[in-house]
Amino acid sequence: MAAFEVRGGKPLRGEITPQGAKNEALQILCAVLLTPEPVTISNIPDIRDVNKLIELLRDMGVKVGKLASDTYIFQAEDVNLDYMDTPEFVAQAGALRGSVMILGPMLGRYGRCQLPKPGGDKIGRRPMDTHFLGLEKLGGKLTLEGTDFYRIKVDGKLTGTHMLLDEASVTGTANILMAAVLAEGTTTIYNAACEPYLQQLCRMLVRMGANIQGIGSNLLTIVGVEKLGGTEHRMLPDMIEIGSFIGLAAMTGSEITIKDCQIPELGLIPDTFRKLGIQLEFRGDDIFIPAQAHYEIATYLDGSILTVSDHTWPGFTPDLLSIVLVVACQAKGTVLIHQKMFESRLFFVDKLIDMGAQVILCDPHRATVIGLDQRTRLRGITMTSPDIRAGVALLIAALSAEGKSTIENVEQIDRGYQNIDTRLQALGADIRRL
Ligand SMILES: CC(=O)N[C@H]1[C@@H](OP(=O)(O)OP(=O)(O)OC[C@H]2O[C@@H](n3ccc(=O)[nH]c3=O)[C@H](O)[C@@H]2O)O[C@H](CO)[C@@H](O)[C@@H]1O
Ligand SMILES: C=C(OP(=O)(O)O)C(=O)O
Repeated sequence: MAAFEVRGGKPLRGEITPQGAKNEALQILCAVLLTPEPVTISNIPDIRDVNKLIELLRDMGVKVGKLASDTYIFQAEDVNLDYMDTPEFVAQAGALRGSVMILGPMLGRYGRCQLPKPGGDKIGRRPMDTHFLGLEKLGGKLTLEGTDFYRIKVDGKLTGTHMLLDEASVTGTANILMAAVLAEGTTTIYNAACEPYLQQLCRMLVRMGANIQGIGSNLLTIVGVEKLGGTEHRMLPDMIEIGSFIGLAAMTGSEITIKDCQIPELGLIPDTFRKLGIQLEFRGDDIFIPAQAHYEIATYLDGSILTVSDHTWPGFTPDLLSIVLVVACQAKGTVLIHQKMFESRLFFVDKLIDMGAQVILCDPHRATVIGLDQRTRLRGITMTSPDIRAGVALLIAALSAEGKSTIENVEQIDRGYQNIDTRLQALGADIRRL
């Protein structure tokens, strides 16, 4: 297991460009299974989860060509359905969350798919029910092997219908959408997730010949088509990386410019960091964060303590709450962090407490942070990264702390952050991969 050794307390300075978005990439890559024609995708991040998904597609028979460091061409002309019966497939698909999104395209185009319980962060229950309820409504017949292996197939073609999702699941909506584009007739998906990555997927599918109305809303109307064609697609910058860099700048008192952010796509992210007292300036499409010795958490108008909580899009993304929490540790003031979606994502605060942060874990979903206002610095310690975002939160804490920290299990961070150690070194960080 790899580790980072970090000597903290050095202010950083410079420019950093966000990678292409991990969670968009996982959807878009699965969509190449919908057509026998070539699909070119650019701004693909070079990260573990994405590379594993590309490998899985290749092993399923998709032709994969690398055109540039971040650009690939895919052609799913000859997909080997029997590969899904191999132990290699089970191991690969079970190693990441994104593999779940082969279900919709495979069911839509080939009439069957099977999958082990997908991997991804261990951050609480991650039910798959919404995916299967939707696919079953389109005519898919699900068989379960135990609770960890799913098979779904359809006799003949999928048939469009109206459905009201029980949850606005992100990967669930992507799956049902990718099945519905090739179904017979009209599908309406109400309570659909609508985050920018899903909008990107919809736009890509439209370019491939799909008929989708309501893009960006929670009501998608899809009129199925016979077949889809090839296209070109460019990934958005990763908004979770952008948020992580804003947090990094604030916590380490650094002046950082984040380049090419596609600011209109960031939703509530900039304003949520502003509520912590962090100054952000939009310079064209860049975000400039000045060095700030102190930042003060806002209260509500009546003076009561602020809550920052997650919500489905266009609410604040759950993937940035761990970053908000760590940044609050050095703010002036108090904030309640309420992680509504996942019940095991806040346990990493134990490590922050060991470093000297003032945090009370109220219950698995809520933590109160009483900021230190830079009166005392956090202390470097040895810790393990439990999940991707907690890992980066701990890395930010370590870069702000006094002394040496060691962060183990950085494979978790590598799942979603491209060459994070070398990119931070370029900003002046003292970080070494062991
Ligand atoms: C590969 C990928 O894209 N992963 C993202 C995707 O995961 P993923 O698609 O797996 O997450 P879902 O949107 O399905 O659900 C996330 C969690 O929130 C709960 N839930 C969801 C919707 C809702 O209206 N109410 C509710 O309580 C679910 O039960 C689940 O526990 O979306 C999550 C929520 O933005 C992100 O954290 C993950 O990074
Ligand atoms: C939870 C996340 O990823 P995954 O769904 O791949 O586990 C994340 O990106 O924060």
